[in-house]
Amino acid sequence: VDGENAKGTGVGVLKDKVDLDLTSADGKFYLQDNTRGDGIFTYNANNSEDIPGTLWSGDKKDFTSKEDAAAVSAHNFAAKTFDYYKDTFKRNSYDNKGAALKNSVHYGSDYNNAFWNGSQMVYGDGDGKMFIPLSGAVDVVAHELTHAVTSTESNLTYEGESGALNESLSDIFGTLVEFKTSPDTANYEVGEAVYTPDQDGDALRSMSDPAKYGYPDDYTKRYKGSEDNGGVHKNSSIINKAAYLIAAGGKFNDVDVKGVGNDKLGAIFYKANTSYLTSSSNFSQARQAVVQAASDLYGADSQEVKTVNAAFDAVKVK
Ligand SMILES: O=C(O)[C@H](CCc1ccccc1)CC1(C(=O)N[C@@H](Cc2c[nH]c3ccccc23)C(=O)O)CCCC1
Ligand SMILES: [Zn+2]
Repeated sequence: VDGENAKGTGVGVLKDKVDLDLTSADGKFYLQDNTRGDGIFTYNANNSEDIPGTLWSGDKKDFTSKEDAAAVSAHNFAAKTFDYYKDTFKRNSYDNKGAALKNSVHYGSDYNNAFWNGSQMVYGDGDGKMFIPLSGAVDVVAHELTHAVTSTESNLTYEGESGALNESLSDIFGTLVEFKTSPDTANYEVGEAVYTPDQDGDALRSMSDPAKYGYPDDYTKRYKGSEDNGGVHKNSSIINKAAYLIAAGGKFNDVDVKGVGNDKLGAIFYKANTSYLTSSSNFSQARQAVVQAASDLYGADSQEVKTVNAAFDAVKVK
């Protein structure tokens, strides 16, 4: 809408109190943030599958109802993810040209998932058992937006090993945005904040210990079937484990890895995604891309390069 920038507040899915950048027009307030790139727009899909839906509006600058929560979280975490990429890599939105970000919430009925559809982010409400509204987790929102970043960079094909790399990049940056945004509660699990509200301590995936949820944690255990586009959400865990070891360090499969921290993990994988990975990269080519990125950033004989090689050795990717 055409209006004035305004500041408001909201209550998110996890009852978190957040500030919101809004637009005021014709006496109403819209979830339209004009302060970031070409804008962040949050829509209501009204529990239909017609997206984007209607731009979210209210008659006050505070969005505090239960119905508002999913929209508040989507709007807030999209802004946080925008800020992460801008502040960390000087990247202006997912295309680095300020592309507008669009979120639709209340998609479908009891919809237990979320996705990037090539043009926008879409969030289900969950059925209240498997999920609560998925925009409530910053790692999920940043996961979806990272698919958009990847599509304008390496554009890794979403199947087989390239698809698993695509997935892993989204889990890695979803987790890194979580560490930046909520450092006190951040972890290397994926989707934990919105997954199974009746069970504590579980998640969709674990980067630190993929086997905790039955996912492969080294290349000899990779899934070779055809489900899930050839296991893109399963085999991503092999690269996730390597990424975890690069950041946090550890001994795995008798290999000692010296951690170099989250910021260097992000710098290395961002450079790999923007400079070396291509749409058809497989795991072995990803190792070369990540080693090259670390070498460019820190030197061929650096600890970072040693750490990357050790991490890929540990997960048995040559
Ligand atoms: O972005 C993605 O990779 C996932 C997109 C899945 C999707 C793809 C195409 C059309 C519709 C949905 C969504 C997420 C995901 O990892 N989904 C997994 C796990 C999952 C979520 N809900 C499920 C329901 C049933 C089975 C598996 C799932 C999947 O779809 O496999 C990412 C973070 C959290 C949700
Ligand atoms: Zn994904």
